[in-house]
Amino acid sequence: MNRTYNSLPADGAPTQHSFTSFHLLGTFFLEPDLRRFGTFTASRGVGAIEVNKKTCGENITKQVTMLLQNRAVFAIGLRMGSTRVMNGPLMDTARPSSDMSDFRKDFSQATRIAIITGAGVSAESGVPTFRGENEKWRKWMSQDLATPEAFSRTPSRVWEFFHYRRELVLSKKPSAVHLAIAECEARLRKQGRSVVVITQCIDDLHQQAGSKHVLRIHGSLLETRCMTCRHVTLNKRSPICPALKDKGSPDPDVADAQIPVDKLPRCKESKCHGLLRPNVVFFGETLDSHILTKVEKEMEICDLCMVVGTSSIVYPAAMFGPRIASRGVPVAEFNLSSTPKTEYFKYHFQGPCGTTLLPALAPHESEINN
Ligand SMILES: NC(=O)c1ccc[n+]([C@@H]2O[C@H](COP(=O)([O-])OP(=O)(O)OC[C@H]3O[C@@H](n4cnc5c(N)ncnc54)[C@H](O)[C@@H]3O)[C@@H](O)[C@H]2O)c1
Ligand SMILES: [Zn+2]
Repeated sequence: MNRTYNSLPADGAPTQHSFTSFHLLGTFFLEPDLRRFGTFTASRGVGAIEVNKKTCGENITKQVTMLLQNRAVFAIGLRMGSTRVMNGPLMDTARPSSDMSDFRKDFSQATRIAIITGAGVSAESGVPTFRGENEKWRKWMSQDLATPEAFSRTPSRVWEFFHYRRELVLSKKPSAVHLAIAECEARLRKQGRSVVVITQCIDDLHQQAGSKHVLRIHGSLLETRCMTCRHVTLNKRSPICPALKDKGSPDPDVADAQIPVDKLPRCKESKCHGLLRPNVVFFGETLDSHILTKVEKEMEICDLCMVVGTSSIVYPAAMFGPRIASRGVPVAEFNLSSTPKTEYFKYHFQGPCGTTLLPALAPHESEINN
């Protein structure tokens, strides 16, 4: 089937792209006055439009990200003069079910379970998410701090922010949710079944809880990477360097510490002394391709997926659940609220995952005790 996608790329020159098959479950309507900038038709699969509210004068940069042919991520930048975009599914999708006994039937038959986790899981341990009242650190959004540009402009401020997050995480223990996921993996392994955790969390609470098969797609707060020699090291020191001691308060009235760059964390490899950065994927950076390849494989072979405590707005992780659902695999979302991806899923269990996930993962009556 041939589909056509018309777009106006960032440089303003109109282009047209044709694809032999086009996977898009939801579709998105641009306001009529914006239609000249982009239209697309859709059949099935998954897709998304994202509004990136980086204002430049009156204009807004819009990023349209779509998953084409169920594999390639295609992104273009559109410059528009309005912020108004309406979105909604073309297809009449049924509301996800919240019937736990139906979910438990799917659970009992699953042999390869993929659990996609986000900051909501660690919220159960007292680690704040990036939403609501924790949206800002001082006066900045995390999306403005955790970027390569911010780190090269103001490494001291970015290190203060990550130092604050590191200290927080170092003081926390795995929650009942982390423990239940790890217990489920160990239990099902004895039955010849598998559980993989694909996490956006950058703490190491899944590993601390005992999960063995964890794919950390956004890196780790407790690792550093040298900007010069690229060496990655596990580093749980508190504080990570003397100059950051007692720094990093999120209080908006606290001034930047403005630590000289040679007093920030430095590489200990012989003669290197390069500046260290947190070994996390900053906003705008691409994910580690080796890890993504493993994620791709897990997405292809799993026969049940659980999407737990993620706002499903950070890409490409936001598309993992919908992609799995597009193969007809049952996907269950566990979240305090619905998300932009809820409608793609078979199940949605609303509430703290400390309450909803434990009965979902508990031993099923059909499991053979051994
Ligand atoms: N602990 C961490 O490592 C940590 C913490 C904050 C943010 N981050 C990073 O921020 C980015 C944000 O993505 P994200 O989707 O993971 O987090 P997010 O902050 O965008 O969203 C958290 C989601 O969890 C839900 N939630 C909160 N408490 C919950 C609970 N008790 N039970 C169930 N759901 C709950 C919220 O409704 C929200 O949808 C990621 O890149 C991630 O790496 C990591
Ligand atoms: Zn180095």
